[in-house]
Amino acid sequence: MLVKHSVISNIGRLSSLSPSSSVLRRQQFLVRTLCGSRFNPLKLIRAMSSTSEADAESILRTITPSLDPKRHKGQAGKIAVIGGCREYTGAPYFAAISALKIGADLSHVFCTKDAAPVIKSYSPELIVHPVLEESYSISEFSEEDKRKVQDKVIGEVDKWMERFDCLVIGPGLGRDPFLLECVSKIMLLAKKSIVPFVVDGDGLFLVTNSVDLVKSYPLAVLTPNVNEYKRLVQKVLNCEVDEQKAEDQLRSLAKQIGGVTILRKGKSDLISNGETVKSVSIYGSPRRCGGQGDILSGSVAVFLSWAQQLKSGPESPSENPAILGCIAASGLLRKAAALAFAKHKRSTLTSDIIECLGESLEDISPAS
Ligand SMILES: NC(=O)C1=CN([C@@H]2O[C@H](COP(=O)(O)OP(=O)(O)OC[C@H]3O[C@@H](n4cnc5c(N)ncnc54)[C@H](OP(=O)(O)O)[C@@H]3O)[C@@H](O)[C@H]2O)[C@@H](O)CC1
Ligand SMILES: Nc1ncnc2c1ncn2[C@@H]1O[C@H](COP(=O)(O)OP(=O)(O)OP(=O)(O)O)[C@@H](O)[C@H]1O
Ligand SMILES: [Mg+2]
Repeated sequence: MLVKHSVISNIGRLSSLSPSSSVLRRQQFLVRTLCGSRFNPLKLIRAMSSTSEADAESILRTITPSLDPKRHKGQAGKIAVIGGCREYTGAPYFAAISALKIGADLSHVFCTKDAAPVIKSYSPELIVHPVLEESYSISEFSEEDKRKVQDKVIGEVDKWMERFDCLVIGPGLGRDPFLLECVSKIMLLAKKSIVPFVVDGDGLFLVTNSVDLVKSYPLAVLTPNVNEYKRLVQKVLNCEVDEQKAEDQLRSLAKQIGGVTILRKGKSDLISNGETVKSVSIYGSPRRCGGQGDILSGSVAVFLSWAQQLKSGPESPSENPAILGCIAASGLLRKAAALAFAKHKRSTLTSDIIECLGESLEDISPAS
């Protein structure tokens, strides 16, 4: 309750600064997420009710916006991925390009200077900011100069923050301590601007070691894989993963982190915000090539933004947009993986699944 008060008073403080329309939209959304809403469209209730298996296709149809010629560039979503370092350039690319392939208008990547030209070379569609620094590039710097570098990094991201509908923090980020310290400050900035964020990959390593970074922020979504989930459970619940009580344990974990939304990836994806638990078990693919989690994190960002837009409109769904975003993303990824596998069998790669995202969404929610 205390936290809700502090978030709401933070909203009040931000309102007095004449915020932009996107910030206002997020404020309305946050208030509704915390306080509930009045309007419940029947179809969404049906899709969410009774059994714990969610009707992902129905949710996808409900939250995917129509292609209205009156809408301008940006209205279908502006996503930013914070990730990409010397070792990993594929992961941030997969997350960012998936967001575009689903239908977002703009996709940014904030990565290290070394990773930027590589990621740019994968695709001219992405807006790539070479702003993050790792320890090795500043090893000779004094403490004061290191602080200046950190301030510069934060400033570069802050310039853009209010424009983003959602961040994806962590794909291919690496675990460099200096870089992770900057990223924790970026999370604080996002919370101040009430921008939702999805935490994945090495972002989860950071959050597991500093749970307060996301605790009680209702716009945080965590997307752990098997290992990442195990580490979170051990740290937060102080016990081991118990498959016999998978749903209860996930609910407890989300509750313990103050009602953040957690998408636990696996044979079935399990989703909870500490209250409800939903599963998505649509048949996907038997291929377990790396990068599928990155598609998922980019997709959650887009669908969460769309569910959030719906939330601030007249047909506001009763369900939390973060939960809807997770269900939609999981369902679409699984459909796309099944389609890609039908075409490519053993040689199915993450890029093949990305190529099937559009066709899979079209099957469920035709563009016209
Ligand atoms: N192309 C790129 O740039 C990509 C970059 N990526 C980026 O890499 C970073 C680290 O992320 P991560 O996922 O590799 O680290 P983590 O979760 O610690 O797994 C490491 C090891 O755990 C094991 N393991 C995995 N699943 C298991 C299971 N079900 N059950 C049991 N064991 C299991 C398995 O170990 P092994 O079998 O080799 O012993 C696996 O190799 C992060 O930034 C991420 O975004 C990726 O997104 C991929 C594409
Ligand atoms: N055993 C499984 N059977 C079927 N689908 C699975 C299985 N494990 C994961 N998936 C699907 O693959 C998606 C990605 O999950 P995965 O566990 O591979 O993430 P990840 O390890 O973070 O991937 P990445 O390699 O991108 O880091 C999940 O959303 C889920 O739908
Ligand atoms: Mg991953």
